[in-house]
Amino acid sequence: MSDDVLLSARGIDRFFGRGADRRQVLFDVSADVRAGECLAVIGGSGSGKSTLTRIMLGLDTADAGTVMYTGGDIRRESGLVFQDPFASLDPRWRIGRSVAEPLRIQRRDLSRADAARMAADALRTVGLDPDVFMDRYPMDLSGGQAQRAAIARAIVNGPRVILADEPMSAIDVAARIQILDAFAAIRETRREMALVMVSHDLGVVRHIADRILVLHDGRVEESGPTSDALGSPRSDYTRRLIEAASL
Ligand SMILES: Nc1ncnc2c1ncn2[C@@H]1O[C@H](COP(=O)(O)OP(=O)(O)OP(=O)(O)O)[C@@H](O)[C@H]1O
Repeated sequence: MSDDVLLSARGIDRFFGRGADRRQVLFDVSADVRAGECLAVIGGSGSGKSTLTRIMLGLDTADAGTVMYTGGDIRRESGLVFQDPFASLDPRWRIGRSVAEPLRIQRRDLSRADAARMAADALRTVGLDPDVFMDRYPMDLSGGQAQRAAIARAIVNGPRVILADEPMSAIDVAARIQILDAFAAIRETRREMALVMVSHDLGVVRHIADRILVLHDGRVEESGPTSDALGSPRSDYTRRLIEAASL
């Protein structure tokens, strides 16, 4: 692996189902994630984006190929952000407790006050005033605020990589800019942290990603710097995705 590569997948195959239903969903897929960069994984529905990124983050296993990570246990050193923010926030808990929860589990050395301070810092980073939001319940938050709280929870422990799987698709359009701003602020304050983002939204991808991996029916169709992949795509499939996005 080259020096700054944090996470590297090589030759990944993945099958689902058994017997006659057995189906291959990833075919010899390779991808690198470097420290501090945002890699966007794009492609049509069912192209294998979630499966690939879950395998890369140690949440699923490949049937062939290897994933190399330069740190320790990636599951302890990564944060996850999903489409539905309310799924990562316990409705019975105040936001401060949900955001601090990963610390309670993984950093037992921390005092309650230190954990609360770190949760407040994480909320501030994503643009939520801790004095206002720490004591609220998820039901008292808008979708955009809840997603930012979920992002705060994902970064509270200082992960080396974050996986955000369609983090904006359940958020109304007006609030999406706040999510983008939150990711931009995180990248500004935590420069070594890598972000892997699965997205349908090429506008978002153009804005945030340094590099792009295009999947089509489980195969890598194109990969490279965002400006190249979206500016002068090599593959017809990528060109069609871009055309469809600009309709
Ligand atoms: N646990 C599973 N069991 C069986 N099939 C699965 C499973 N998970 C995913 N698949 C199948 O694998 C293929 C790839 O799914 P995946 O969720 O990775 O695609 P995706 O590109 O993220 O799609 P979308 O954009 O719709 O979320 C799909 O055909 C899906 O139905």
